[in-house]
Amino acid sequence: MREDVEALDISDVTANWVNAAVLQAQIDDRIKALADLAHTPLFFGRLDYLHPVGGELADGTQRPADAEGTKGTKDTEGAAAQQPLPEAAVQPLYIGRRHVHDAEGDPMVIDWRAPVSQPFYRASKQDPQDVGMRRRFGYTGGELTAYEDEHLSGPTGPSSPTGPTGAETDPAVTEATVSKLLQQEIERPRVGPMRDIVATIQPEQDEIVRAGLSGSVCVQGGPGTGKTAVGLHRVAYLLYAHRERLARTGTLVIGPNRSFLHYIEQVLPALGELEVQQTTVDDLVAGGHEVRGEDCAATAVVKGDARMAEVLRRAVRSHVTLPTEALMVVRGSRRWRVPAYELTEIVEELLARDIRYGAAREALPQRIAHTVLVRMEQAGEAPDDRVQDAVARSAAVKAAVKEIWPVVDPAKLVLRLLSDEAFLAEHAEGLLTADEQKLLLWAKPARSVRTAKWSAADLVLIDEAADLVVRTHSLGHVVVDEAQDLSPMQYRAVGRRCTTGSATVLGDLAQGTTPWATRSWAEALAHLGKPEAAVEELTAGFRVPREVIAYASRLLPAISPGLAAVESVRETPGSLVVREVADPAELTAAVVAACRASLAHEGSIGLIAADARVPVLAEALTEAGLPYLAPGEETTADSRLTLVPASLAKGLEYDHVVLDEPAAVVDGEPDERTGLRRLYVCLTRAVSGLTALHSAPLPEALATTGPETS
Ligand SMILES: Nc1ncnc2c1ncn2[C@@H]1O[C@H](COP(=O)(O)OP(=O)(O)OP(=O)(O)O)[C@@H](O)[C@H]1O
Repeated sequence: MREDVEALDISDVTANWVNAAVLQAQIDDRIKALADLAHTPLFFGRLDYLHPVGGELADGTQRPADAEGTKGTKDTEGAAAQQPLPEAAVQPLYIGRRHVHDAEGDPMVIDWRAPVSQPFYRASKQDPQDVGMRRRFGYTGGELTAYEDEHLSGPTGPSSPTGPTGAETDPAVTEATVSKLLQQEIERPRVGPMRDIVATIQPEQDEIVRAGLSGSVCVQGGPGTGKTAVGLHRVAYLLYAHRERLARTGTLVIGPNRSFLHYIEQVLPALGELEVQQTTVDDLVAGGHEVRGEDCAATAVVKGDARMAEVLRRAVRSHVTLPTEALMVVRGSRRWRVPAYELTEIVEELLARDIRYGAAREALPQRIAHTVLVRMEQAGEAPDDRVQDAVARSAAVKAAVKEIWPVVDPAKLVLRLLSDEAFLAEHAEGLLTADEQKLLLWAKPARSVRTAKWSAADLVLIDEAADLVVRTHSLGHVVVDEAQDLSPMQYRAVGRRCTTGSATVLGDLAQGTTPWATRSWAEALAHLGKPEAAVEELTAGFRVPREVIAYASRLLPAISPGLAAVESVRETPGSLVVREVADPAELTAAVVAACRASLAHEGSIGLIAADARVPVLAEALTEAGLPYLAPGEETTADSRLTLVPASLAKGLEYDHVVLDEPAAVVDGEPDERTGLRRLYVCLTRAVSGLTALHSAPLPEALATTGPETS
């Protein structure tokens, strides 16, 4: 395929050099997209259908036009059943990251996102979806080293196509236990950024990945259930199924901070999707302002409260002044008078309509001009559109509009609300208490928008105000990860970016660590403007071994009562060590020793500690000659240890985690529940092993020794 593209001669088909350059650029992109990746095999699965599949579905180039609502399996089944071809024509289908065809153009590998690939992820013995056998291939560094077969249905019993390293899995066993290849894939040592999971997406994950574009989805899932992975694969799927629409409207992935984005940023490019924007909520609303100030928790809570939207709405609309004087327009020798009551009618009609402040302001001159025109016609004149335009642009009308409906600068408006006690009181009346208003007011009012010390929450307010003036542009699809930490006003800001599109909201209520953390998804979705979104739950845990997640889950009753514990799919005996260091003076040395011991294993090591402990540990690691990275810096084979402040651990993972002094992690937060939630996050970052070291007493739920501790 690459050679074909490289051999293209465009000299005869391009009319001019611009066309030639554009075409050549497209060809270069295509060649790049077809490059060999040493460690990325062309296929990872095989499906043996019982009946031939329709050609247009099977070639993997056909997009599922009706992908809306493909949460069932009917489409694929139907397609397969509709196209009965002779038995002899049944060919195994190979499933891979991209479509590959041979010299004749016949498909060799089917894109994992094609409808015909869906049974690779969903078919089971109970619901074989016309598949006789499913084969999963295992690779080590790009070399095919294993395969696993499942016989799902069909006339033949289990055959034994064993290769030198092939593993014929007993189908009965496969149904009940986790595939060995899945286990190996998860435990494959981590270096570098997050990887894709195309080869091993699980059925309940696939349902979310392939849910239709028109509906919004919210996923509640405990640590390591694959929310981030699912969200990213969903974007890749949607881009495949609705490429043209989304190319026009755009897609966006929102993550909690830049180090997290850096960790996930390679997943979509690895799936061939290079055009997806990735950002944080803070950057999304920055609008050219810089965050240079910080709010205390109480102030940030008020600023993030949805009632602020109404305060801002009132404040913006308060700029409209009902006219008290008549308007006089002079045209040639004649003067036309529009009385105040008629102007008032126009203004009230615009206020009553559901349009943005700015749009109404633009409409006002034409409305006034129209009234003048009617007057002219009544007087026997025959004015045309040009006259109306001229009146609308006349100095008198301009002056009136400036008076009645002045320009509102969103940042100046927020600046005034936060500085001018009377102005705030006027618009917060009945919405915010006097104490809440006091919390909003700056101790030292800013002089100008440029010099103001804006906080992150302030910029969200400015973004809301800006949307009241001019409608925010909506994208086709937005994925928001770690959503549980968003304030209502932040949900609104995200919702504005997908008013005409849809959203995928990913989060875990138990991991909410902001003072305004989400209490219920229904509430959050209402703020987002997608109250109809379906809430799905993921409960199977892939990252954290059973012992470790069971230990961490002891915190659940205190941090998120009613939430079910994650069921880990992996048993890793000995994965949890909780050790007391009796002498606090020796804790740091013990932690450094534990890091050194962990480095004896393959893969990434994360030393997670309360933010306040980070400087001491950094110094100790340096003294011990152990180089370390900061979160967001890429691990390599030579540099595998990352020192992670607890506040940045969310969403990240390491093969081995050393957790320093859990009590300090809890104490680092303003209240105990948030502290325990932060600790829950830190306890659930390990893929293969967690070593927790403490001198201070452990939180009560973790203190009693259970079967998990040693
Ligand atoms: N089906 C799967 N096959 C292989 N690996 C998987 C699968 N699902 C999830 N994983 C792996 O499990 C780990 C956790 O996934 P992910 O980070 O998406 O979870 P999460 O739910 O976002 O966790 P958190 O709540 O901690 O942010 C990742 O290494 C991911 O690649």
